[in-house]
Amino acid sequence: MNPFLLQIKQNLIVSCQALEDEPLHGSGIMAKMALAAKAGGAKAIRCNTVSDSIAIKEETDLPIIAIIKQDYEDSEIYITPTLKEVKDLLTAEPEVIALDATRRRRPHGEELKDLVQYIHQHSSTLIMGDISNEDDAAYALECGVDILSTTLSGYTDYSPTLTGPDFDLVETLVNKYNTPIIAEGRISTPEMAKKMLELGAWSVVVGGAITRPQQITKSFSSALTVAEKEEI
Ligand SMILES: CC(=O)N[C@H](C=O)[C@@H](O)[C@H](O)[C@H](O)COP(=O)(O)O
Repeated sequence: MNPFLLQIKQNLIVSCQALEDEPLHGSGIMAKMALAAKAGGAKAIRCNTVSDSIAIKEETDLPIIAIIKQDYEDSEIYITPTLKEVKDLLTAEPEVIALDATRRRRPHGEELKDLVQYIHQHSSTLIMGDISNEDDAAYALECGVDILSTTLSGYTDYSPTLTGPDFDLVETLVNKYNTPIIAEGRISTPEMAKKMLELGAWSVVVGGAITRPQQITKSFSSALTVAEKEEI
């Protein structure tokens, strides 16, 4: 079996991302965040940008799933949208590149299958297709991705809006395909992560619930505000 897939099997992947408008933005900070995740038992790190990828690899020696979030005017797709981001990411030699694998139109009319082909021809990097529903998954596999992740469930206008993770999608995909299915998106408790593995997920990606302190703080402050209002 591929060594990366073996390493993450039934284990935790932590997403360490802080965009420019987030308080913890910066490759040095993300590298330390990833080191903390490693100390806590993470077996791989999902990260954004070439500089964060390089810093995290150096600091942790963990395998990485790299993306570049980039907006384009002519497309809704922002996770590794075009060949430009793919080529940039390959310079960091990530174990995996994740990209939006929905059927939506890519910038400049680029095609998912061409990006997949380019990565497979030029590297041994695996490809994680970020999908939002069952139909996206079928398309991503047709285009040749190696791994599926439920990253985009709730973030396309045709997938369900849920407050928690999309357990149903993980269960459906696990029962339908032999491809490793990664559970990702709004997994905010250890119990939810464990349930994903019980449903057959290959591994679980947790992001904000571990690495976005502003999001964690808000869950506490909101709970206190509600309690205060109930008392008055
Ligand atoms: C939808 C989207 O853009 N997701 C991004 C994908 O890389 C990240 O912002 C998420 O943090 C990551 O998917 C993990 O999810 P959560 O932070 O909910 O555990």
